Amino acid sequence: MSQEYSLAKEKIKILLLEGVHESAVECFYQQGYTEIVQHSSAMSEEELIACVHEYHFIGIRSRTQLTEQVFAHAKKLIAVGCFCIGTNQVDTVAARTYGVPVFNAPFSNTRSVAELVLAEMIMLLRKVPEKNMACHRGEWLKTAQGAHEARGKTLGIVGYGHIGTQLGILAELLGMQVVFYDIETKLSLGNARSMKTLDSLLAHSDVVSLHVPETPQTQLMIGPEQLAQMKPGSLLINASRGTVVDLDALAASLKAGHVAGAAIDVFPVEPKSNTDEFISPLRGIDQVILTPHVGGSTQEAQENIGVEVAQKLIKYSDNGSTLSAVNFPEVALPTQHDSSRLLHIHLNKPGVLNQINQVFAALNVNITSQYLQTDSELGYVVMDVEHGKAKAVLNELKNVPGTIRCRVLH
Ligand SMILES: NC(=O)c1ccc[n+]([C@@H]2O[C@H](COP(=O)([O-])OP(=O)(O)OC[C@H]3O[C@@H](n4cnc5c(N)ncnc54)[C@H](O)[C@@H]3O)[C@@H](O)[C@H]2O)c1
Ligand SMILES: O=C(O)CC[C@@H](O)C(=O)O
Repeated sequence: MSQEYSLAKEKIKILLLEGVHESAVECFYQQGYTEIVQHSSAMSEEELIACVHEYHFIGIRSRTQLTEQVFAHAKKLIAVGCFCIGTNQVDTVAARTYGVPVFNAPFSNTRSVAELVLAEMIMLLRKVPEKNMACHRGEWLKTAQGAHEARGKTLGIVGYGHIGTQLGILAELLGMQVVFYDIETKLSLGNARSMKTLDSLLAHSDVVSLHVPETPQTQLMIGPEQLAQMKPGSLLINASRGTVVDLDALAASLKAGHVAGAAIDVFPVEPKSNTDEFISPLRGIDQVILTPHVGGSTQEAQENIGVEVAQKLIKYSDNGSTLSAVNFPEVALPTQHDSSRLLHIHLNKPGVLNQINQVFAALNVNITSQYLQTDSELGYVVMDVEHGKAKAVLNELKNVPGTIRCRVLH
């Protein structure tokens, strides 16, 4: 259990890894947060364990693994910001148990991914990757053999969410037929048609593009059997997560000439920094476009993400708002005026709230506003009280059984 009095903003230490965009740093500065440490690459678990006790906020992208061990050493950590969409690199369950909300940017890079995939699809349909490689070797592959227009072809989108839907709209503008498969019922945009099964999508599509999150169900979702279901000469694009495709099976299918080409942006194991070697069974296969997980890496996306996630962290730090946290009960809070705000994170067990209220009754402190949100395991209650009363209440609240963490904001 940890108990904290609000710190002056200039004492709050923020660690930003993986080249989080300067727009985030500007947001923190504008709001009075000045203790910011920036690194251009990820940190290993050992490196984090050695330094994490110093920081109140951590900002990462997709390469930094925040494990249970890291959270166990993060005594001051208030919140985590994933400056990206995916949060699979964070043990979000462990974060909850330490009372740490995790925020991300669910939309800001989706257009960038959709545009890259669209461009790759056209390149693959025209067999540009192998022609490009041939030119680099001094060869001249001027032929229309196997090169096709996008117009009239069928694009199969697996995972019809923010990226999949935008891609579908862009593809229809090129005159493509769009089909999609999703585990949820989704509104079809444009003329897109929903397919009942993944197998039927694979059997119908000239190009298959994957846009699912990393979950136990999407692990190796495209393996030898699924590749065999794809039409001979069809194309596969994966800009979702590296664990979704069996790359050895894909390499075998490409070498056998069944799948004609692929564009892969994400890998089961990715280098930690730009100086580490990239290892993949797809290296050296001419008809494959390989990119280093840059689907969302545009200036526009990174700048927007920097602002979006920094603002979420600042809001949580300044007023306790957890709106859009991925692992925490969500509370949208107004700014407190002429009062102190107590934040109490606890196990959602019978009697805890009653005991919290008894603390106020025993100390004769009036709660001017109270906000509560719970899920099956966690409770988050925010209470505004008169200035000068918060410290005494905080000292008692920490003793309420089931308390994970409490904090006061002035
Ligand atoms: N390459 C990059 O740089 C990059 C950038 C952004 C996002 N991503 C990845 O792309 C993924 C998709 O992003 P998004 O913004 O479209 O997410 P989203 O949550 O909006 O959409 C994902 C869709 O997949 C569906 N889905 C989940 N499990 C499924 C399954 N087993 N079968 C079929 N459909 C399933 C969901 O119902 C949802 O509609 C992210 O989770 C992230 O991992 C990669
Ligand atoms: O920028 C990154 O490192 C990750 C991009 C992407 O995979 C995401 O999850 O948003």
